[in-house]
Amino acid sequence: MATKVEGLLLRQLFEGASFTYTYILADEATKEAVIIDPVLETVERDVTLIKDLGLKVLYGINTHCHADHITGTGKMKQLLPEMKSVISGKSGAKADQHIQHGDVIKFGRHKLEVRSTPGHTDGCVTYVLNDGVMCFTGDALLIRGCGRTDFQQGDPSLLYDSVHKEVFSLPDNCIVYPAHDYKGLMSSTVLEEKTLNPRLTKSKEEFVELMNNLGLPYPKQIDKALPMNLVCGIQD
Ligand SMILES: N[C@@H](CCC(=O)N[C@@H](CSS)C(=O)NCC(=O)O)C(=O)O
Ligand SMILES: [Fe+2]
Repeated sequence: MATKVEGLLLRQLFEGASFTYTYILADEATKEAVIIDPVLETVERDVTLIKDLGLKVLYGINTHCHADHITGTGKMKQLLPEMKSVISGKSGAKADQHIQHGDVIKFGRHKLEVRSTPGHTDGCVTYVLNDGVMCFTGDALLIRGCGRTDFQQGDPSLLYDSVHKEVFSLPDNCIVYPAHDYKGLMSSTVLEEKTLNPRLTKSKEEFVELMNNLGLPYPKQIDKALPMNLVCGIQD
């Protein structure tokens, strides 16, 4: 979706093994930047791009403690020493900075508001840019889907409430950028998901029943990724 926000540089990057989207957001004037959900395997690619564009990354931000891949924030801190890693306090994971609902992360003239959206995991948050222009929903809301709720304190009833209260209350034209898409769909809007999401347009009772019976295979990397992500992707 090619929506241009004045003074904002936005790059959506893809990691093919885990189907993860990483986002770089920067103030075009000051070059202050953040990176959301970098993946260990693509850190060098992302750092090269950051350097090519002359960006100063202030924060390496995770939407949650990922189960399917190792976060790139730990390795990225070694390559970009001025960058601070960020994750919610409720995630239980180590980081330089723990954020919670209502916090605001600033870079140049832009800001990301933190909204707590638990249910896929306890510590999931959604980051909302500039009062609702776009949102980065992690695995809470996926395009025409949502994060699974069968591990990591998953709770379908809580996820349903989180998405309805904290994401569907955003403007209809707010662009939704998820942490993953398994079909190559890159973005959506709040209106599309409010009206077309096959899971979240159901009643809460139907949603809970559906989520409790998805029967998905466990992520291949989960046993390695979770302990690593609890220490920001780096072994102490
Ligand atoms: N096959 C993948 C894992 C796929 C998966 O479980 N994705 C998660 C998000 S990553 S925690 C999910 O919530 N999926 C929801 C869905 O409906 O698919 C692997 O082995 O890594
Ligand atoms: Fe996840």
